[in-house]
Amino acid sequence: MKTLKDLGDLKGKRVLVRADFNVPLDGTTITDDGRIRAALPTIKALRADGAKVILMAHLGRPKGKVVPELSLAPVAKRLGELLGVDVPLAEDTYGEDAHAKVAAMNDGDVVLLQNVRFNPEETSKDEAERDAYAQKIADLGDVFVSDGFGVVHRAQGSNYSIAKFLPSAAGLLVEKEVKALSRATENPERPLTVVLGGSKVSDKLGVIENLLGKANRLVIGGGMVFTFLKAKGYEVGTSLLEEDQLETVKGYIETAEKTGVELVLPTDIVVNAGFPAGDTPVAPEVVKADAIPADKMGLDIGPESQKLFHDKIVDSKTVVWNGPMGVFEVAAFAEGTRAVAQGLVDATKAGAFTIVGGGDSASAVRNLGFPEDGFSHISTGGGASLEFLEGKELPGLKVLE
Ligand SMILES: Nc1ncnc2c1ncn2[C@@H]1O[C@H](COP(=O)(O)OP(=O)(O)OP(=O)(O)O)[C@@H](O)[C@H]1O
Ligand SMILES: O=C(O)[C@H](O)COP(=O)(O)O
Repeated sequence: MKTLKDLGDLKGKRVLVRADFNVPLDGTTITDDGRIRAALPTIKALRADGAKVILMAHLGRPKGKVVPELSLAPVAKRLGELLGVDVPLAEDTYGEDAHAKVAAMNDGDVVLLQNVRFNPEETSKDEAERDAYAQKIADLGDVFVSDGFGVVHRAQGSNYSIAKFLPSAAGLLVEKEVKALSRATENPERPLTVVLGGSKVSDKLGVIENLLGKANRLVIGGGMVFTFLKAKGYEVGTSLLEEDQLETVKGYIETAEKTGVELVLPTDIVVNAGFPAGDTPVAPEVVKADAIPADKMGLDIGPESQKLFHDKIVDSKTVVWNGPMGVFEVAAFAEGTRAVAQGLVDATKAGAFTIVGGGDSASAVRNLGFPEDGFSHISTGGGASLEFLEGKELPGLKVLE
């Protein structure tokens, strides 16, 4: 994979950088700026080389329309605060204003182009249409740097097609992510423990399939665990359940037994009358995992399981974690996620290599007050880190070879 040093002297060059600034917003307030901070090393390195840094990014899924709530204005403001310089936001991606702002740049300046997904061609499935659009963006720059790890699993205009029209290389974040995630997929130090949670089995199936052949231990929590408990014949009440995945999951349980992969499921569950939204009362109670009342919903792993999961994680040399253990957004159901995060921190202290993957998991770690350096690596990729762990070829990386 080509990297920044392969691009030669960048002084005075117009460098188009694709970043992933797809940050969670509450109105115009950024609730987690982790992805913006993760892009700083590349931006600072390019500025130090005297390059003109022209940033491209998406925010949400505006489906090719200009959606004011998804303007990158809050990102430009936050980026300016973090860099200590003004970061002008172009009104468009490749139009008059983009050209005017780029033309006005001096060496070391930074400009952010407006949300690439305001353009329908960005996500077009028609390669010719996407290429014509990518060429228009490429006209703004001399070289392309791909640093949005969170979108490398997408073959879209600003992170994939553009590499056909300019000398291209990976930025420092993409380099760091590939190096860290490869440590978990290529000859990892063992025991390798994979912890999966979050809200949908189907999102994580590829990972389970691929890692079952690699992991020594698979620890399952979150909303997806109830499909596993049901597959074992337990009742799960009104908990999240993907009936159509039951047979697949039964297959995984058998494969794990046959291949000697330790499958760790919770033995107790925190239940509630319903999902904690609106006027649903939050009245948590702990029940055995094989005795969930028919009218209750499981929303976190229980205290016995928190200790079990923590101890299994600490007894590992490599740990990959994707997906919260419970509805961590509500304090009453955050303890499972906290216990797993603590397990990774303790494993890191004991010398293990630990990775937190997934947008929600990374936000949970930060929102629950864990220091980022308590983990070996916090990935900025959600789906992208999952697909990397699945062993899939990622289009945004392939174009950099
Ligand atoms: N038992 C549960 N019941 C319902 N929802 C749950 C449960 N446990 C966790 N969740 C929800 O799962 C969501 C996160 O699931 P998701 O799979 O998106 O996580 P993630 O893998 O970290 O995200 P991504 O990989 O997409 O960045 C959280 O919003 C959380 O509230
Ligand atoms: O949030 C993410 O996972 C990345 O920014 C990719 O976003 P997308 O799923 O809308 O392509």
